Amino acid sequence: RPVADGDEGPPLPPTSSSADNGTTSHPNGTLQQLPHILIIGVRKGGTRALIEMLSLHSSVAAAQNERGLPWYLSQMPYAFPDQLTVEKTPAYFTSSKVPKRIHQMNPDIKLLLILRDPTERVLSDYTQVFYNRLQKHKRYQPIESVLVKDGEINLGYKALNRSLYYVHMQNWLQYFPLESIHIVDGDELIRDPFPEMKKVERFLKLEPQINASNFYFNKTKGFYCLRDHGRERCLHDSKGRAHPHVAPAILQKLYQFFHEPNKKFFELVGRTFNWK
Ligand SMILES: Nc1ncnc2c1ncn2[C@@H]1O[C@H](COP(=O)(O)OS(=O)(=O)O)[C@@H](OP(=O)(O)O)[C@H]1O
Repeated sequence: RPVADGDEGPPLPPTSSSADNGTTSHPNGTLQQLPHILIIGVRKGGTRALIEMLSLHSSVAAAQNERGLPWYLSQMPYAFPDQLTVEKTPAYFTSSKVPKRIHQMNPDIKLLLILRDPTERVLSDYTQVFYNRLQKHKRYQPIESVLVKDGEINLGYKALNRSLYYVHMQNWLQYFPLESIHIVDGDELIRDPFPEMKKVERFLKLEPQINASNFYFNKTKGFYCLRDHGRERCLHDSKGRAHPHVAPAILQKLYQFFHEPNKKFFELVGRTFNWK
């Protein structure tokens, strides 16, 4: 069953890679290897854009399908021995059990985390669920009735929790040092992907290969698209959807709601972001 981005639950990586060396080989000299790099989220942060842009690099082999554990290794792409394998699972970041499991699999793994303005992420999350429901001909509540309960921000709305970045980051920092986690600014990746991708390249110690000419702004799509060996492609229509209108007073409440959690996150990672 094909699964749309962002709909998968959090599959867990295997408990241990000690039984073998974590590779399966193919006659053409390529291997299926456990990932060297993981994009752990956040859901709706821009994980698809990130993995597609990273795939522009010849030293990176990206897993196309992020589901399917426990046959985790079989999901990995065949990669040349000198290639780095990257996988993305947006739900990892907010799942409390995952950091330990990934650490058991590979304590030296490089983690990429792409975040965007927490309020914007909530609207994107709502939009994703809205379209899923629409497809299944199910009803869905208007955004404002999900966001607000008795005149206050509805703390029971799960999407809010996923935007409390410091809560989830604390779990990861129990297992991985900050140096193992590179945070990609998802708002910047939308605005101007090239500088963000250069930073990713540097973090991964890849030889500089990704170029400004790999990106062009597509006015119809309203987003940057990719140019790879002369071939141009944009992300799927489900990426870059319009978000619902929310009354300014409610939006303001949401921004306020995230103010303290954002501050805690900035302190945790020693860096600030331009979130409202
Ligand atoms: N270049 C480019 N083209 C299209 N879309 C882009 C791009 N860069 C980042 N984005 C943003 O990526 C958002 C989707 O995030 P994810 O891929 O992480 O979603 S998912 O969790 O895997 O479903 C998606 O969210 P929405 O705008 O809400 O659709 C986009 O804003």
